[in-house]
Amino acid sequence: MASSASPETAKTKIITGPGGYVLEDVPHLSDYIPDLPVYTNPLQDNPAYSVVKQYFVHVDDTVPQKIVVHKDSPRGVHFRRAGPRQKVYFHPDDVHACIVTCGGLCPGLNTVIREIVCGLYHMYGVKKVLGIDGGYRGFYAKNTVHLDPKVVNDIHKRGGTILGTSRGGHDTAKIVDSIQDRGINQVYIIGGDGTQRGASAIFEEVRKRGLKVSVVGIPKTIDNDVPVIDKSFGFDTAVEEAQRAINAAHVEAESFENGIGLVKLMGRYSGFIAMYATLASRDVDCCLIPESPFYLEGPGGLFEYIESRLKENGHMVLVIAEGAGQELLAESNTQKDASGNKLLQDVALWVSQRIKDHFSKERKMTINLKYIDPTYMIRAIPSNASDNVYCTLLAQSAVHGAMAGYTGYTSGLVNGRQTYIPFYRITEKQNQVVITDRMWARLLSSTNQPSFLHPKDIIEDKLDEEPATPLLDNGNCSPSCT
Ligand SMILES: Nc1ncnc2c1ncn2[C@@H]1O[C@H](COP(=O)(O)OP(=O)(O)O)[C@@H](O)[C@H]1O
Ligand SMILES: O=P(O)(O)OC[C@H]1O[C@](O)(COP(=O)(O)O)[C@@H](O)[C@@H]1O
Ligand SMILES: [Mg+2]
Repeated sequence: MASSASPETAKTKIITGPGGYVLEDVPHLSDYIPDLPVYTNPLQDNPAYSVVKQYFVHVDDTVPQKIVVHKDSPRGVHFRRAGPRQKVYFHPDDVHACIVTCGGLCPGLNTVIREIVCGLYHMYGVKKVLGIDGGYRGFYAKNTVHLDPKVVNDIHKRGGTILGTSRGGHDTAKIVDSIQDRGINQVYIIGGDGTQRGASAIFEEVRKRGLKVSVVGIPKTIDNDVPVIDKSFGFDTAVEEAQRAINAAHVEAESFENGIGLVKLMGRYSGFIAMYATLASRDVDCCLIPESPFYLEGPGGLFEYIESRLKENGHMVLVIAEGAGQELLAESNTQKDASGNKLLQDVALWVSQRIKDHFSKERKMTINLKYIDPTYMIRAIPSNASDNVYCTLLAQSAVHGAMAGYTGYTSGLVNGRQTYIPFYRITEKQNQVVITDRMWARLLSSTNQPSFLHPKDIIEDKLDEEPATPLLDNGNCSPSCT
């Protein structure tokens, strides 16, 4: 299995072409293992696929990262298009794959597991697939489970992950020892930014040891904070499920004098769920997210706005992403979870208390505030129909890439096309709502809430910073753009 290892770490693979074309390519097993045998893709003889004209992806197919361009714009960054290749670098009988899920839960995890297993089995005839129990530490501290299409047949109807998950426990050397000892040669790692960092470390170690092992990431984040990709699986499901909590908050608020319904939604550093749930609902009067600092008292503050809404409308609905306004809370919390993520304080509970105190003590007004926290209920449901299809495409793309010998990549949707993205692009930053983009402006105009910003701040922001996310205007819009 091992061959001579190249000493240096994997460098970025940049290929340039005319007109400012740049391909940020992904590593391939043949980059560091010479003379690998190549096989004909078994899909060629598969009755389901062989009728599809041009089923195989052309070796030169790439997908642009930026699709809004001007006449003279350079062609810009591209990613390798995902999909089946005519030639594969693994004989199906030799494949020993494993799947691991890490980090927090997200709707769709079981669908991704199911489709990796079924993709390997039905498309390539791969029979040996292991499930790693309980996240990264499962590689060296827990049991494994055998996976085949029968075992995973109806798991997509269940929330959570049948493999279990965990935070912390990433020990690169022990994980790669376990991969080597078990003779695993395809590793499918489903998880968020932390997980993809771990996957990148595993890939580097595998490469250093010269192992013929494809290391593949599938991005999972309910917060939609993984960059580059259009959106993450489970995000649509989460936004949809959040409507139920917002509806409940609205019903409660409407039914009482000066009723305030307050809903907390997930979003540690990125407020996408809160923003999209607000935009979808039309019942929300104010949405608070981590990217947009707010304040409670004085002109332009939250209390003033709440009072005006209650006077005007008799009730109001507030949505708060859990990472919003953390800087306002009295004791700063320095505690971290096992993965090193900052533990958050319950901002929604704190805001609820402050609202109650303000109106009863200072304004002598009777209000009826109902605080709803549906966060884990949202995260634990199975994925909806469109996320199920999305998970299937992601999983199949991951499988095709590994079979074709690619490694060190995350499978992801870019401008509506499945691509292979090098790990460093996924881990270098987090996707956040850009509050100077048009999507946030749409939200402000639909809720009519204060921006909590002075016009001076906004202008300076606009001059200083390019929007962190692309501005797409053609209906091909992602949750991260306007
Ligand atoms: N920088 C890192 N290097 C290696 N492993 C990491 C790193 N950050 C996180 N991990 C591992 O990835 C797994 C999941 O990370 P976590 O941050 O909890 O969730 P998520 O992947 O959803 O962001 C954990 O097992 C953690 O130990
Ligand atoms: O309570 P846990 O399991 O640590 O998870 C809670 C956190 O995980 C998150 O869902 C983020 O996880 P992902 O973006 O990786 O899915 C946060 O919104 C939330 O704070
Ligand atoms: Mg994370």
